[in-house]
Amino acid sequence: MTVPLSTRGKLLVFEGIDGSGKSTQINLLADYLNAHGIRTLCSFEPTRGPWGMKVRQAAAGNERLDIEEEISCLLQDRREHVHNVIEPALEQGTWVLLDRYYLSMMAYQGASGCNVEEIREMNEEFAPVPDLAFWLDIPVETALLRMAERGLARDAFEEASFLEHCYRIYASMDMPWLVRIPALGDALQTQQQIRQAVAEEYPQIFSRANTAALA
Ligand SMILES: Nc1ncnc2c1ncn2[C@@H]1O[C@H](COP(=O)(O)OP(=O)(O)OP(=O)(O)O)[C@@H](O)[C@H]1O
Ligand SMILES: Cc1cn([C@H]2C[C@H](O)[C@@H](COP(=O)(O)O)O2)c(=O)[nH]c1=O
Repeated sequence: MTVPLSTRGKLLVFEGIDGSGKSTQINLLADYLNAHGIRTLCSFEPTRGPWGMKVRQAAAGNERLDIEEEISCLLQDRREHVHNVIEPALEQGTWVLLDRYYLSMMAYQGASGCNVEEIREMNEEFAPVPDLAFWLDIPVETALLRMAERGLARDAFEEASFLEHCYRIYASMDMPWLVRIPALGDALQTQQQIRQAVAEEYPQIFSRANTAALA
């Protein structure tokens, strides 16, 4: 059943290098949307399904899959994620908030030698284009510090020169639905910028009156 676009949910995507604050910001925005009566579903990629775990486990062992297999697994993971999770939620009017999506593939597999535009085209053949995407922009050295403070071991994707290349690819992306969010400030300052971008995109939902009532 096709749902009239007016009741379809929105797809909001959080992107950036490891340690940029995506998980933190998704949870803060989900709270804000829920407070405005919007049903949300938070998810992430690679998922913890078989294809996503194959990529994650290789990276965790500091031995990434070879690039062809990595791409194949990531695409299959995303196809299943879109079909089983993302599209059904959007059709029910739920807003889907993603911690990574195909812009990560453009950045990370692009930094691994693949053609960035070809990666975008491959994904947009089956994956819905985001309604809004936020690039959390922080320098690699800050990201590495935050990851160190988090106390987790770094995986094969989290090497400084590789992340610098990923950063440059993110910085080169130019889509009308992609918003650069300077994310060096504290978490709430970053979240304010994100909430402002959402309110500007959907003024009918986040009018000043509605939001004031929540202050
Ligand atoms: N604005 C901020 N200022 C300082 N530290 C932050 C900020 N946002 C998040 N952090 C901290 O930085 C670390 C990484 O945050 P988070 O897990 O949200 O990033 P991420 O982009 O999801 O990381 P990854 O991609 O590696 O999963 C966490 O320890 C978190 O508490
Ligand atoms: C979706 C996606 C992710 N990656 C990489 C980027 C990250 O280093 C890891 C996921 O780690 P996280 O801490 O859970 O964010 O996977 C990728 O290379 N390609 C992709 O499409």
